[in-house]
Amino acid sequence: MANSSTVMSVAEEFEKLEVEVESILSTEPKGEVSGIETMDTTTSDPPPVEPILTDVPKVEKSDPKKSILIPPRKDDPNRTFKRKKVVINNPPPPQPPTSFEDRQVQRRNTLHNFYRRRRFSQDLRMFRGLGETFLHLLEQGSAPPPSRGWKNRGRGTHCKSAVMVKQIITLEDDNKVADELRTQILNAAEEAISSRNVFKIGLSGGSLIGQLAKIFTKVSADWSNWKFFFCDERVVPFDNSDSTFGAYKKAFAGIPEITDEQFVAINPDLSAEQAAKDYIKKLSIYFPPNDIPRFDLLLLGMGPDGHTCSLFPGHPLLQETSVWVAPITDSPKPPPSRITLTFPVINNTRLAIFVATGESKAPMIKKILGDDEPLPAQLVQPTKGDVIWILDKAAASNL
Ligand SMILES: O=C(O)[C@H](O)[C@@H](O)[C@H](O)[C@H](O)COP(=O)(O)O
Repeated sequence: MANSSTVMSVAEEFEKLEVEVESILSTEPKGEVSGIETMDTTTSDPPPVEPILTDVPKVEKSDPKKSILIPPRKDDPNRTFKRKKVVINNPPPPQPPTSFEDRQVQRRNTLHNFYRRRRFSQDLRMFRGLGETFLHLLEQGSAPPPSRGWKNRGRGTHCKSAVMVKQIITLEDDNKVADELRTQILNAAEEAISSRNVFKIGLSGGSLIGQLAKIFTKVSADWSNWKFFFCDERVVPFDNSDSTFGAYKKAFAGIPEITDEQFVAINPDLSAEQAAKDYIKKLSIYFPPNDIPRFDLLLLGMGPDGHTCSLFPGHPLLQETSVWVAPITDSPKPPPSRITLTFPVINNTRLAIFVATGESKAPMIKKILGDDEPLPAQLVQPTKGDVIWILDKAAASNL
């Protein structure tokens, strides 16, 4: 363990080093040495040592007195110093970059230098902190309370950035959309199962059902850790063609490993109000009841009017925040009686993926992704998660 005088000298060293670096960083050499004319001025007695080259202050061309001392060469019998006149031709002021590429290069260099300097001075501060800590350890026998800097260096809890990432992926056709959707789903599943042993995924109805059937029948996965919920559901019997669960049961018939028990379905014999309350109870089995359910993935569709789940433009349900699941009995999209997740739950998901394909979606995609119109699908902005839009070229044609 170093003694206090050594550590003191270390801290002083850091002080000096930091001052020096700051001075260098703040005074970039104005001119660049662009031409050295040498003149042999051999003298016997060594003249006062001049500053080294990079410190040479700006010298006007007409002032030949300024020069630098060149130490004697080893093979020089007289071992004499030579003096070199250094002419700094101040380069012409840099011309503003003309082309876009030049501007880009200049911007990149400026940024590079900025970060290089900042990183260097940050590291210096950190080393200085180390010196002070050693001092503290020696004098007090204990480390100083963690300063803000220390805390930010990994001692504190690094919360994930609260900034939602929105990604728009446009693909050639339905097959490419299916490939991308499969990749995204399997990535989310792998992360969820490896971290939490279960993958909680919310399903929507509509064209998504056929897309998932196409994907899942070609995927070999350990489905036992997958739990399927519904982002919304029609309150009709499961054998009714409008039932989303009924449609998934048919679509997944070819995947025997996916069993009915893996689905958390509604009770279709209840009214919409009762079915919504009942679904909340069912969610409480899989999510802690005192917190908003946090899905690993919500697979969402977008209707031609910009609705998603069973949340329709201008409907009071858009403002519903007191329940996880709400009933709707006047759905503009038939059938009228449904239940739906509400925005507090939707926007608490780790990841939301929209799949929108076909020309009919293009005008609405433009409004939502191009113009940010506050339509239901645009309001899906996970507070601690991301949203990905997977589109085919037709749906993205107005962007
Ligand atoms: O009706 C449902 O059950 C939905 O969940 C609904 O929100 C659907 O996802 C959109 O209407 C898009 O449906 P399409 O993809 O079929 O256009």
